[in-house]
Amino acid sequence: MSLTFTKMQGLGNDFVVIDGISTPVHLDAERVRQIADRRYGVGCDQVLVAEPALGTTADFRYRIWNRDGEEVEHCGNGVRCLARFLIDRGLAPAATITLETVSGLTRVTPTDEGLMQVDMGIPVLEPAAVPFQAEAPAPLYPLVVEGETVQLGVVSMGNPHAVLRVDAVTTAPVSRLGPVIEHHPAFPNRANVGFMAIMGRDHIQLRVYERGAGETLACGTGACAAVAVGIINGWLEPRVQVDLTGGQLVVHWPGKDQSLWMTGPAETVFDGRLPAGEA
Ligand SMILES: N[C@H](CCC[C@H](N)C(=O)O)C(=O)O
Repeated sequence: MSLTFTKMQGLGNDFVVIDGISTPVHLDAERVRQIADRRYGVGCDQVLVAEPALGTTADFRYRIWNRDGEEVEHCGNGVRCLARFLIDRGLAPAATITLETVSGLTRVTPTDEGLMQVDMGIPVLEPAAVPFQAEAPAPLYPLVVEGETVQLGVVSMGNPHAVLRVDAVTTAPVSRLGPVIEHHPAFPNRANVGFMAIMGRDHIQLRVYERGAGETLACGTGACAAVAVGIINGWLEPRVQVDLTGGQLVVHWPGKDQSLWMTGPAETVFDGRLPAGEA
């Protein structure tokens, strides 16, 4: 049976979104790679599937696969797009939507400005929970990478993130250090790698080399992770404008034991159909 999908993007981080509620969808790693391929498929950074909730507190289940075919725990730009998808298809009212992922619950609320505000939960700083190999939590961790020692902030937003502070994102060693840190043995499940320049106590610029996708134009969980690291290190105030290559997010973390909030856009690009027997 052919499979309909919606192509969406959040600040240029792009997705193939599939309704697995009306009709069950079964994707394997190879099929995800085919869909995500920018020459032989639709092309995207991640594939997102909405499914009926497994638990009783969520409205829907939200599954995410990176373009390399691996299923992962969370996607910040993706959750905004999935909420937009559910509302536009009449599967959810234009109000707060609770989504369950393998990493927990996420709540998305449309704003009056046409954006999506997301309760991203409490950033996890315990290294073992990221997971990251370290004795105890620290604001920064030294890590030897290609013979040099870099200072990393490490945090989980449900998915693992390493954050490096750089002087300027334009000259950050994204393509050189991104893949090396992504695959570093200290990160048993690999990691997303953010390169953050502090422009002011309420303003950063950020580039992210994503686990399983490479550098993307924007990374929502990466923006949240970078702000969390900046606040923990005393570099940032609780509310921060995050400038990514693809555009801006606003991230607000009012206190260490409170949820971190992210607000940004979610856009539909086109609807499409995959030929029968291909998903
Ligand atoms: N590459 C991420 C998943 C997508 C996250 C990103 N697209 C976002 O907006 O948060 C990971 O492997 O954890």
